Amino acid sequence: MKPVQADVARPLIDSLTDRRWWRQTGMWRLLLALAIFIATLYMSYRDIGQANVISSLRMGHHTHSLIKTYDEVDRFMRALRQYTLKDPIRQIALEDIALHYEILVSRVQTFQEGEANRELLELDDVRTLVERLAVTLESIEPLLVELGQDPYDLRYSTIQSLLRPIRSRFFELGKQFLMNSEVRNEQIIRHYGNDSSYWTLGAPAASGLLLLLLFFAQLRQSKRLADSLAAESRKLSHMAAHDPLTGLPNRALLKDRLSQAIHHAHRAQGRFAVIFLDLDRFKAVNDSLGHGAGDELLKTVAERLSACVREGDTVARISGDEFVLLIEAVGLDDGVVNEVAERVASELRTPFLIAGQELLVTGSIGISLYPDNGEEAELLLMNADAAMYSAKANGRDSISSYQAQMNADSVSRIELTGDLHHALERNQLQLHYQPCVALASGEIFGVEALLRWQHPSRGLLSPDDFIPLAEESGLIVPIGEWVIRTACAQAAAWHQQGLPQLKMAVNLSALQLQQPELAKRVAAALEASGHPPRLLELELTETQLMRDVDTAVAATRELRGLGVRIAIDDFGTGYCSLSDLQRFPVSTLKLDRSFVHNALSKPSAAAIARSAIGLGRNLELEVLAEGIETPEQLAFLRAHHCDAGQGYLFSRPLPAADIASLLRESRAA
Ligand SMILES: Nc1nc2c(ncn2[C@@H]2O[C@H](COP(=O)(O)O[C@H]3[C@@H](O)[C@H](n4cnc5c(=O)[nH]c(N)nc54)O[C@@H]3COP(=O)(O)O)[C@@H](O)[C@H]2O)c(=O)[nH]1
Repeated sequence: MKPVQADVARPLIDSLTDRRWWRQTGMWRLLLALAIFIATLYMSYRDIGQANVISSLRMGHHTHSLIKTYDEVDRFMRALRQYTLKDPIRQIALEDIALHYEILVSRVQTFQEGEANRELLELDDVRTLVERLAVTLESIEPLLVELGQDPYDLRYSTIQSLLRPIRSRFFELGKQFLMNSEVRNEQIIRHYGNDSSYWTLGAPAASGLLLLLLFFAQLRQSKRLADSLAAESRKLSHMAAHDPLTGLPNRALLKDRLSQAIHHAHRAQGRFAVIFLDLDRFKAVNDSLGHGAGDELLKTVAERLSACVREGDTVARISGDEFVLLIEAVGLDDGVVNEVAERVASELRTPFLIAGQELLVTGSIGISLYPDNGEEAELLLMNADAAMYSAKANGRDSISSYQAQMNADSVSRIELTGDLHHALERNQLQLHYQPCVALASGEIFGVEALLRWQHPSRGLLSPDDFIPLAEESGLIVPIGEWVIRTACAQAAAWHQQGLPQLKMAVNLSALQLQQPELAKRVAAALEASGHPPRLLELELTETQLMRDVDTAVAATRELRGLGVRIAIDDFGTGYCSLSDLQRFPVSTLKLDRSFVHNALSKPSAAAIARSAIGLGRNLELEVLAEGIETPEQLAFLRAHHCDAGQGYLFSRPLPAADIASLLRESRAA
């Protein structure tokens, strides 16, 4: 199974590859500093290289000057020797000697005066030697004039002996310079580097330091970024796996936990339970009190459910008002599971205080068990859901454990919806009518039209079996129109049969109220039948009216404009406030049968019944009590001056022909 967090990594990876990351992390600064550092290193390297070249050039020049001078002296001495040779080919003239002498003298002068040798002449040895050469040359000039060709000429040997040590010394110094060039090089580099050393060494050092600082700053920033990314990732993982409203695990995480539970139970050959809870009539809370109150209720339910389970169990919210509890316990038996489910149901029954109002909330609960009712997460959830549906069908506020039959019920629901599409055209729908009685006189003054479906194979179906399917599929709109037309036509037909004109009450669904054509269709039904509008009453529950108050106000006013009456059905079970009530053009309040049923046993029900009757009187509305079954209930209602009533005590809903007989009988009596 794919871990829940897997999908969450995507945005994280995206954020890392995002170009904004590049800018945010400041990586560009670090790279810029690194580039500067490398550039300064390179420039320094080049600088030092140039210094080396220049120094070696200077060094070469100094060595060259000394060796060159040695060379000149040597050449002059060799010229002297050639002058004394007997061989006519190799012998040179005295003028040549003079020329060599001049060259040597000018060489010495250049040495002494030239800029290039200024540095060299600062050395004592060199300066002394050059001066000595200059003096020696001056002293030998007169000897050269009278120099004879005899190699044994005293002047000749004097000149040679004067120049020989000087020549040797020049050679030694030249050699010494050459040998010490490395040492000298460094001295010269140091000297040369004086003007550029700050740059040569300082620049790379400064940029290196900057690089180091930026590197540590970068480290800190990267750590901070990594921390915030990790926190963000944790937040995203949590969001992906939890319901934002209640903070409970969501469907994805529940499935993950279910898979783990299956794994553990399989290894340990254990059991666990899936408890599916759907709040009853949650939509009514949302529609009447608004989504804020609905959210508040869901959060409080989540808290109460979490308090019902032990640590290690899971409570998840998987959609709107649906919660799932995953109960894992060693040696889990049916008793323990039922105990938890009962605890959940009783927690819900404790009134909720939401938006300043006390709300009575119940839930329908379905249970499936591993491995008894499935060995896969999806199947266990599906079966717990089917069990929950069965609990709802049993009248809500109940608990059902999964039975194999329940899935067949779901299939049956789907088939029934398919059949409903053909019910109208195949004339399978019919209306039964329940008399409405004036409580003071006992007179039948009207009837309520109640839909029935004569199903070809399932027999006569009551509206509770198919109205929810008709509402879910939208078929309630054409079916509802058929009901209005048929009811009006029936009322007119009874009148034509000589029976008194009756008020005809017809139930409307919320979806019909949203149809812009509703008033037009009602007017057409009235016109076609000839039934007077003042004797047609359209019933809507508080919940239906509160679902979209503005639309409901506009629609009911339009209907009232036709002269039609509007009744609030199941009055007392919704959350319609007095101010809301006054916005609708209401004619009748139909007190819900639960208050009639409990009026004699529960003071609170009796109080609500009395208040509704009082409210109707004050607002000049008719109050009709539903579901009167006993003479005691009738006596209670009469005692409190309730206008009208309906119920099995007077008559069950009957086919049209039976109503005609009943009316005739009551007239005759
Ligand atoms: N949108 C439409 N809704 C319709 C239409 N026809 C009916 N309905 C709604 O279906 C619900 C169930 O109706 P039904 O099974 O016909 O039950 C009605 C009565 O049989 C029942 N009743 C009457 N007297 C008593 C009684 O003394 N005891 C008792 N336990 N039940 C009794 O009450 C139902 C009528 O209730 P109400 O409408 O609130 O007056 C029901 O909600 C219908 O509204 C339709 O055409 N369209």
